[in-house]
Amino acid sequence: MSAKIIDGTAIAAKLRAEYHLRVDDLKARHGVTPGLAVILVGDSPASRSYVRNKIKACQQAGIRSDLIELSSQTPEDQLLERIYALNDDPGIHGILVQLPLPPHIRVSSVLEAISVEKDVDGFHLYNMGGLVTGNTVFSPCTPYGVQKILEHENIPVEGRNVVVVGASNIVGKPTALMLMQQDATVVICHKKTRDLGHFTLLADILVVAAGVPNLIVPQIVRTGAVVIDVGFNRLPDGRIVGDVDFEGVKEKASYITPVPGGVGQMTVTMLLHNTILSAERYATGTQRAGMR
Ligand SMILES: Nc1nc(=O)c2c([nH]1)NC[C@@H]1CN(c3ccc(C(=O)N[C@@H](CCC(=O)O)C(=O)O)cc3)C=[N+]21
Ligand SMILES: [Mg+2]
Repeated sequence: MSAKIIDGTAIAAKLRAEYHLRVDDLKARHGVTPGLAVILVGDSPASRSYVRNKIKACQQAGIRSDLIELSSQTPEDQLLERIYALNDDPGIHGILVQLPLPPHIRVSSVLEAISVEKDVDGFHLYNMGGLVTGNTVFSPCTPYGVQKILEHENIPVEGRNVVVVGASNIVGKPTALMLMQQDATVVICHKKTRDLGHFTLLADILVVAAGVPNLIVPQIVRTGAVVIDVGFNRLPDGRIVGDVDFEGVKEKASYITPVPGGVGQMTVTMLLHNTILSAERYATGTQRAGMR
């Protein structure tokens, strides 16, 4: 059997065309242009490249984007002041602080400073907590993108075995919670999991976000499984690969996402979605008042 290779770029393009129409509609009916502020602290080449992708995607969708570049020495309180100013800026509907941050800045104080109404990354504690009960203000972009891929391919989730490999706050844990909310049976594996294959072989849907190239080999994938590769690793030769042995696993899976061209494209697309949704709430006065 050879898997269907899921074209994340094509799914993203289809969604982005829909989102562009929503932007045009907002402009025409409410005179509101969605605005995203992206804060980049320091100048790591990887972060710079991700941020460039996001800003380019905004431009293509008709979304205003402001890039705020701060030195890696910026004190935490100065970063917080910038966030408070953006919280109060009516032209900005989404605020994203690119991670990772320099070690002297506490990630938790930064993420919690962002107004929940503008937390388009979905990383604020309120939104993280909302995942537990299924009522976020914004869903985190990568897990949301995984959900959209499954939806687009008509892959059912209810009652199926989902194994998530990787327990990060930004991918593994939220993905597990979102799919559990849809009545999947969910297992989360991580660095300390003994005998990974024991669990992954149970998976109808295997979501991998561990950051380890070739972690998932065909021997530990169930025949016919759906394999979603969230890994994004740059090899010494510059090539970008996921966490899955793509060539091997595609002969055993029923569906597989490539890297690049899979989940990464959807991450950016869901960021556009959340920013537009925020602007729509602003334009129609349906934000949740007084939350921070
Ligand atoms: N606050 C915050 N929010 C994030 O969402 C966030 C972050 N920090 N820090 C870093 C990670 C990584 N990330 C990616 C975004 C786009 C691609 C992407 O566009 N990938 C494309 C293109 C890859 C390429 O450049 O060739 C693809 O996979 O096809 C990948 C990874 C968002 N992140
Ligand atoms: Mg346009």
